[in-house]
Amino acid sequence: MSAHDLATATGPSAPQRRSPLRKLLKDPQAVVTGCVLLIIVVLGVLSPLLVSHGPNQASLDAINADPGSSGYPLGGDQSGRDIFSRLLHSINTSMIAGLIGTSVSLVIGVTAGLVGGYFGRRVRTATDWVFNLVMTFPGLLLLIVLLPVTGGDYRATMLIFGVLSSPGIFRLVRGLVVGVRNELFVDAARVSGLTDLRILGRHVLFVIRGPIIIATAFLMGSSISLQSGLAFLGIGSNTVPSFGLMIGEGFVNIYEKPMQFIWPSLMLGVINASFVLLGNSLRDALDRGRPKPAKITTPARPRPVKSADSGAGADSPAAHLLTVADLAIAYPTPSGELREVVSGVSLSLDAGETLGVVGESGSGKTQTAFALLGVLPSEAVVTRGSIKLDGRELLGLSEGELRELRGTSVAYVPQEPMSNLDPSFTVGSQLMEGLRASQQMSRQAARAHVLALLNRVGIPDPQRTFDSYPHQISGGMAQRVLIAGAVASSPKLLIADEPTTALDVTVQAEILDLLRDLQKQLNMAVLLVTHNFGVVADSCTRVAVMQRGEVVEVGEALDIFRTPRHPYTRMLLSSILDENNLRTDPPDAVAAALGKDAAAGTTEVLEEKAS
Ligand SMILES: Nc1ncnc2c1ncn2[C@@H]1O[C@H](COP(=O)(O)OP(=O)(O)OP(=O)(O)O)[C@@H](O)[C@H]1O
Repeated sequence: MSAHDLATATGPSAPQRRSPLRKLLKDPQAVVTGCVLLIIVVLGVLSPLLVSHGPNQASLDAINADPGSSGYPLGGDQSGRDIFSRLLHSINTSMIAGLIGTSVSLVIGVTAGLVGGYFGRRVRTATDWVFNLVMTFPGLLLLIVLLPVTGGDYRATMLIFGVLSSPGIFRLVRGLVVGVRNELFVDAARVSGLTDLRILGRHVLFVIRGPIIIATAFLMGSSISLQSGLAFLGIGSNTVPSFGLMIGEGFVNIYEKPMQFIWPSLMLGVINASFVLLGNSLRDALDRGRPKPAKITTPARPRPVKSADSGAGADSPAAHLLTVADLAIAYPTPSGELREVVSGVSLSLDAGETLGVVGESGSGKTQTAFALLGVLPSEAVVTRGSIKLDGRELLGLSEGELRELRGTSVAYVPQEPMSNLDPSFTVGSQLMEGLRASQQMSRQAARAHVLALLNRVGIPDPQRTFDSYPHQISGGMAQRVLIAGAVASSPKLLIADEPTTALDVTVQAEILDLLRDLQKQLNMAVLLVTHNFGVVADSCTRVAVMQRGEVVEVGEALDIFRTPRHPYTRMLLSSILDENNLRTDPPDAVAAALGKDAAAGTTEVLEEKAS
């Protein structure tokens, strides 16, 4: 496969794409707001056919006429003009204003943003300088000062507004482009000889389209509001029907005929809200439509079973809480080929059991864990296999379904507690946020629950920790906080990725104790990713040993420590039990935790546990 093929790959190995249009059509918010906008636009377009009076046609009989008067469905205004006719014609004015303002802003901002973000420092500095200059112009004042130039024509005014609002779009696009310009797929497109124009137009713009679309919706709303605002202030022609003009006139007459004010305000509000809500739905649909790691339907080649206990494959999948069968994960390389980083992993895990996944750095432990959590990076491709939790296939679930699962059934404890807490918010607010996202709960109930959880994970002064910012607590405390967050919804499966590596030795033992207690109490299955056999000896009932993306041996922890069958397992164990290595490898943490002399060795610890 060439580099260009990679950049445009849609072949069997490429991640599955979900149609954004189908997602959009399934989203009630998108359907409702889309229909509302469509109806409004159609009403505007068909206005000459739907009304019996021109928008400026005045009649003495119709002055302040009540709604329902003959020929005046919404009544007449104080000048005797048909409110319904003016309302429908105002739709056209608003839409034209919105389209002009938005398209001018988009054309300038997106083009300059792509160029400024993609090309070198000089181009970026020049474009930044120009747009910073434009941003210093006092927008509204300029629009008023330029009134003699525009002649009061709202279209010319919106053109200027488009120019003035383009720096916002420029900054958005420039930032997004800077973020993706060094991605592998852009490099691949470059290497394959595509022109910069094509790379920018086809690859870069495609990737960053989501935020631009939501910005477009906001821009439409602001353009329409600005035009209405200027008309309300009486800036511009008073012969062009517009919501702003109608609101201004209705305002004067508000005590006598309040509906003259309410109709245009309502219409303007509905249009603006519809644009913003539709933009949000579009963004969500495009986001969910991004390629996702998913089960590939190409026939799987049979994989050798690595050990008698690789279990999952042999047993009925429904028998286990978690069954991973023949899982393979690959990443595209710059040359366009897929490189497997996890190759046919099969594992099983039951409730109340702890499975240790051990192996050297880069052996695929974290990738396997991420696949279970459904958080593999978008460029990852699950080339074959299956992950079943409680009999439910996880591969191929939508982002929404996975999010729901992560909030309730599967939880995660990361390696670096500090970097997983947001420094800008208190510990309590972060835990409450997570809890309320997964469970319907009042703020008060969530607060009480979080305080109880902090107490449960052994935090001495829960209220103080609740009110603390992450930098005000220790690493061990932060890990307890994250564990509290992870077990908040009593998950069935807890995935802990090197949960003690970043902590000092005494705290490591406490955290492992805590995990063990919680596991017993909640009857959770725990998948403990580690490179440390000492941690395995302390906590795990079974072990899976990984090497270069494959599970080379699976079995009861005690069996593996006593009679390791695979040479790699033997090598790992001998390196731990070699006294020379004890200083660099922390199995002594385990011994310390159990009050043992480190040199007593891991097998002794295990044997004590087994007895
Ligand atoms: N986004 C990515 N793109 C390409 N390759 C990746 C990506 N993420 C991980 N890999 C590769 O996947 C392989 C397995 O990584 P993984 O993080 O699962 O290893 P690990 O066993 O957890 O190691 P460690 O103990 O160091 O965390 C590594 O070779 C890594 O380079």
